Amino acid sequence: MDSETLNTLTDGIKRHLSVQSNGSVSSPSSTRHIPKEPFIIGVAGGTASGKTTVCNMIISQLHDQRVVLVNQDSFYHSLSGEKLEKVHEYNFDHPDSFNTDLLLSCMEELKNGRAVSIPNYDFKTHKRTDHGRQVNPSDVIIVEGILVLHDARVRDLMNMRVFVDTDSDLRLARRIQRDTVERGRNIQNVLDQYARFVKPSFEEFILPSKKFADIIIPRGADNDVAIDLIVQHIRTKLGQHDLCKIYPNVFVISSTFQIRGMHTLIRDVNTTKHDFVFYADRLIRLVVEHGLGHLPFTERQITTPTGSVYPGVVFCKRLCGVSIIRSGESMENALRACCKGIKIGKILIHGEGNNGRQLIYEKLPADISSRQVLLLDPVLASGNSAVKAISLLLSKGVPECNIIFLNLIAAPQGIHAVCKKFPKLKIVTSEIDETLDKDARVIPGMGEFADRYFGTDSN
Ligand SMILES: Nc1nc2c(ncn2[C@@H]2O[C@H](COP(=O)(O)OP(=O)(O)OP(=O)(O)O)[C@@H](O)[C@H]2O)c(=O)[nH]1
Ligand SMILES: O=P(O)(O)OC[C@H]1O[C@H](OP(=O)(O)OP(=O)(O)O)[C@H](O)[C@@H]1O
Ligand SMILES: O=c1cc[nH]c(=O)[nH]1
Repeated sequence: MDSETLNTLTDGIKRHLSVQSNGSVSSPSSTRHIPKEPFIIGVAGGTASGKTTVCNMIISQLHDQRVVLVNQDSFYHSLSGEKLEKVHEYNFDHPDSFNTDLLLSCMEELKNGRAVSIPNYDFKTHKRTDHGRQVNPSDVIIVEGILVLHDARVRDLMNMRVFVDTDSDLRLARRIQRDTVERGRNIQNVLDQYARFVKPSFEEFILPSKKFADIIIPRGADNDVAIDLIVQHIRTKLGQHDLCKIYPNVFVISSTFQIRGMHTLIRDVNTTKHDFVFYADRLIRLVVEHGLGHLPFTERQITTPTGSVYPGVVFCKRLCGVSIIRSGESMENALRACCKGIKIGKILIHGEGNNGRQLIYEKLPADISSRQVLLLDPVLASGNSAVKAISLLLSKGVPECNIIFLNLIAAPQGIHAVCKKFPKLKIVTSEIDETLDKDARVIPGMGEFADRYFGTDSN
């Protein structure tokens, strides 16, 4: 191996090894993921079609910080000299009025994971202001503007192209309202500009770019259904790995064909109870072993029979399990098999779908507050049961950072619910699924886990 390859490998290994605050070392390399390129969405449409509102709805539904918005307006050329003096003669709706090269270079930087400064454009002075807006790289970049689908170079950057298609009378009415109120213009100028430049350029450049759109949204921001579909599609595309990026405490065990094969069996509606139990047990054992890997440990050197020194570690001592009845009980054997004599408490929670959850029964080790807790439940759906169980553990004095939630299949909704409320605990799961259905069942999921595992289903 040459030294360059060795250095690259060593750097890679270092990046994936993190030193924890207690001085111990953990290696989450098998559960973390290398950042991917961002998902770029272009949103075009005529003036005042509601592009900004559509983008804001997408951003809020995608849960904020991972999404950045880049407005094409920020890239207008600054006007000076004769152009500024004769501003009423200037066509702001022509592709040449934008500095598209600058837009492209900013997009390229963001795409490569580097922060950029995006200019600010003042619609009153027709100039870019000195100080730009710092935009950090993100998982989703939305680039919005009248002509973002016009230039092939900008279009080619996009993973999804959206055209907001709003009736032109409505757009004109909004434009008059906006330009007179927000941009300090008089109505006659607005109408003149519209007739002379805005409408002809819409017909020449903007409307023809509609054919490049993957999705056309009639009625703009009033079209909740279209926006929901867009958000759903982005979520699917972002997939599970991105959830690990938003929530650094979510760990998905690294997938192998063995693991995919076991998932295929337990998810198959035709799998017999016997096979379901066999393969669910195998997967559970893997999740438990991975989960234990997140416990703190201390270093200990030992001597081997060859007289050599082995720099080892000692397992964490004060542990306990807590299973959520019934499904969680299926994970107890694997935990006992790995941790001899471990104490296991139980919690029974009642409630269905997205309605609330009620604590029915709990029996936990008396000294649980001084233990590391492995919470067991193979299914994380809406997250309601997990939130209830974790809240109980916290009320018993268990520090949030001492809880590791072990799980087979998690829905993104459950991960959001748990991680937003409890950012310090860890979730270890074997797969993250697409979504939930209206009955809060995980999709594609594996059906009712406990019924299949304990044989209480109708088959
Ligand atoms: N008069 C004037 N018009 C400008 C100037 N800069 C941009 N425009 C106009 O601003 C429009 C671009 O912004 P819009 O797409 O309408 O704005 P938006 O807020 O993104 O629109 P929606 O979000 O779709 O409602 C173009 O139609 C230009 O005519 C300027 O300096 N002076
Ligand atoms: O994230 P949630 O939407 O709360 O759903 C997940 C819960 O649902 C399942 O239990 P269920 O209530 O079906 O009980 P069971 O284990 O007795 O089948 C599962 O084991 C979780 O405890
Ligand atoms: O899909 C689901 C959701 C909750 N509980 C299950 O067992 N399966």
